Amino acid sequence: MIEGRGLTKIFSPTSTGKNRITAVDNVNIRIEAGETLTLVGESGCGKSTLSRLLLLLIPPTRGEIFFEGQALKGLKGKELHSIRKKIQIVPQQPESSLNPRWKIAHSICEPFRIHPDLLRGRQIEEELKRLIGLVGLEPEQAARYPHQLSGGELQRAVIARAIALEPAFLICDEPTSMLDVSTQASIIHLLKTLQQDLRCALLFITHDQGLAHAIGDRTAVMFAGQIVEEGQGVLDRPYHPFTRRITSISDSGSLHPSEPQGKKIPGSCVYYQFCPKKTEKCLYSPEMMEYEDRRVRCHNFSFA
Ligand SMILES: Nc1ncnc2c1ncn2[C@@H]1O[C@H](COP(=O)(O)OP(=O)(O)OP(=O)(O)O)[C@@H](O)[C@H]1O
Repeated sequence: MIEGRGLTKIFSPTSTGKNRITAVDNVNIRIEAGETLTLVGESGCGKSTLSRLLLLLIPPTRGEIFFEGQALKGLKGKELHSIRKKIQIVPQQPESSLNPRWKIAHSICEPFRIHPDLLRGRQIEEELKRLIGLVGLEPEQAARYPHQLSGGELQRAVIARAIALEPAFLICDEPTSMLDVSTQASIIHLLKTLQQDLRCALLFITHDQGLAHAIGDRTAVMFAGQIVEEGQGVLDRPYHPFTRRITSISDSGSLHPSEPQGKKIPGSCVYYQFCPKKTEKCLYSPEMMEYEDRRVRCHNFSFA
């Protein structure tokens, strides 16, 4: 459905090209229709940059994106516009993605104004009613401004807008982290129901390992721009030392330093400075290794 191969994004904040930041580093990612991939990782590891690449908002420095088997490199104009409408996002902070001067209904209908060839006049009104009902909002709530709704209601409005064009790929970037526990549960339930109806591929970014485990068919763990481990049951049976650290499964009692040890060595494994099990081999960045449904980027992991 959607696939990124060798995706790399390097930011050069200064015009001299100094202090370059490799936010996403040679990532391979694939999500099938109807499947949920959860993406976990510490703040700053590159999750949002990866999602912006997959949303086609920023171009990769290297690598390619394929959508429904089609390479997107070099696509422009109408072709790109028609693929963009099939890829939507539910962001972490709904209020920042809604125009405060627009009524909720106007925001929900925004995709129909961007893609005017799809529906007109009365059809849009009918579709608005349907979308409002689908996400569990009341019609009078849709007639209000964003500041007149709760966080959960705003998130429902943003979800309605995101599904208006029946996306084939939906990215949810920590969509419930600002909500209370019971609202979180109802929004997650809504997203999963809608995903089943639409049969869309879902990339769900979260810091919450319990949630990642509960809703993901597979989980990908990111560290320093790389996916270091991916597969089913990753958080239950972790193999990579970083995944073991975040799931608090110790490596034979060995401690991971919380601060990097020594200087970063160019070309080494991204986890080198933190890894209690590093060996000489780790001075060279490992390839992703595959075993059954698991992919692990580590020279020293064992399936024990
Ligand atoms: N436009 C940009 N210019 C320069 N550096 C950037 C830019 N966007 C992101 N970065 C850097 O890239 C790295 C990855 O950032 P990103 O926002 O993708 O991380 P994240 O995992 O989504 O973090 P969080 O969970 O806190 O949102 C960070 O070091 C960040 O400072």
